[in-house]
Amino acid sequence: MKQKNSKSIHALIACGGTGGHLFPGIAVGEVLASRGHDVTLLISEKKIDTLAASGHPDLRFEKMPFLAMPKPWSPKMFGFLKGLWQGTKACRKIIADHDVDVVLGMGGFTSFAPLYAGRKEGCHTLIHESNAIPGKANRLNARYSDIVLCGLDACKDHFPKHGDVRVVGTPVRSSMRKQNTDDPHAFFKLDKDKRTLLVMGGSQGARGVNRAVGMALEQFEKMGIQVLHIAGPTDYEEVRNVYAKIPMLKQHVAAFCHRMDLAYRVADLAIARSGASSMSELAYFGVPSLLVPYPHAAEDHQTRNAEIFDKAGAAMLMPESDLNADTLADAVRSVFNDPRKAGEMKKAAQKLAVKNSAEKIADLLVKVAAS
Ligand SMILES: CC(=O)N[C@H]1[C@@H](OP(=O)(O)OP(=O)(O)OC[C@H]2O[C@@H](n3ccc(=O)[nH]c3=O)[C@H](O)[C@@H]2O)O[C@H](CO)[C@@H](O)[C@@H]1O
Repeated sequence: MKQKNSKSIHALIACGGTGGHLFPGIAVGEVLASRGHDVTLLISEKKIDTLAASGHPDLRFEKMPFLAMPKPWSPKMFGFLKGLWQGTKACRKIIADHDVDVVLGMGGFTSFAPLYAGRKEGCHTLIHESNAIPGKANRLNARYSDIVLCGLDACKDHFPKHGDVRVVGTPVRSSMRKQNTDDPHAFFKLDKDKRTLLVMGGSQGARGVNRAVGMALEQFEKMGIQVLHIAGPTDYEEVRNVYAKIPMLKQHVAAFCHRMDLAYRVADLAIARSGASSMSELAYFGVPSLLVPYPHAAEDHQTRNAEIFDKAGAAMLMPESDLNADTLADAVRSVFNDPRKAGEMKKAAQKLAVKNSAEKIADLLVKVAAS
């Protein structure tokens, strides 16, 4: 194992493939870089990775092909194994070039090669799992990790054979946590006197949520509320056209939002998927939510995530199969027409926040690198 004498560490954070891995990885990278440590963020060639990286020009990113595990006997398995082998070779070079001491994998098979290469090169290795139950990739990645970090308490029992499992929360980017005087209503050109419903479908948008919200717009207009809708790049045009049919409804539709801090600050209620990073941010900003789990998520982990917020009173859980104009409008009305309920949900959300998760992880990386 590498031993460190100087105070500055070199960390490799593998966080490619999806916003739920990228943004918490970036959050840890921001803290380490601000303290003068050397950080390389390993991302994939997917569009969302490039988009996420473009918001952080001050950080160093390296790209590797995205890897998803095919079915066991699929002919694609050969390409997958070849990708792992090539990825491991490329990671060993990155580790040697930047004299990396510690590798942190944020999840997915894209983290496997960096962790494996890290082990081979004598680095300390850690993974972070943000969901209530780990995916297949992180169950495997855990075998090559000295420490397993979990975002949620519910997750820790899913690594029974691992000797060092710690609950640290899921990091929120410090760029989002920074105090600023920017006016969120002015930023989104929304009305200060109206209450705001935020609609978001994770890092790439959610078709099921976009379409159901589209059907409820007339009822939202009658409630006198306004909507900030982050539709995702694929559905953006379709969603804009639906809003154009309800011209009296005050709205702002975006394909992607680089100022999620302002989106959460303007929101009185959010309709969202229950991806782990979205939820940690909803908690951080104390936004009551209606969570609609992605029905095809591996092992239904989004439902398990949402159940935690639902049980704590921070959110209402609504399966996508129950979504229609009336159920959606009723749920939204139940919060907007009841300030006490809204206040209680807000408080419950804030209670679930782990405010210094990025700092905790950064401290731990520095500590293990020095050990
Ligand atoms: C379909 C699926 O399997 N999704 C998974 C994926 O979700 P996904 O990639 O959608 O990630 P999350 O919902 O966890 O987080 C979305 C992130 O994107 C950011 N954001 C989003 C929209 C935008 O316009 N701008 C922006 O910055 C949010 O602020 C947040 O940081 O990874 C998560 C973490 O493993 C899992 O919990 C989710 O189940």
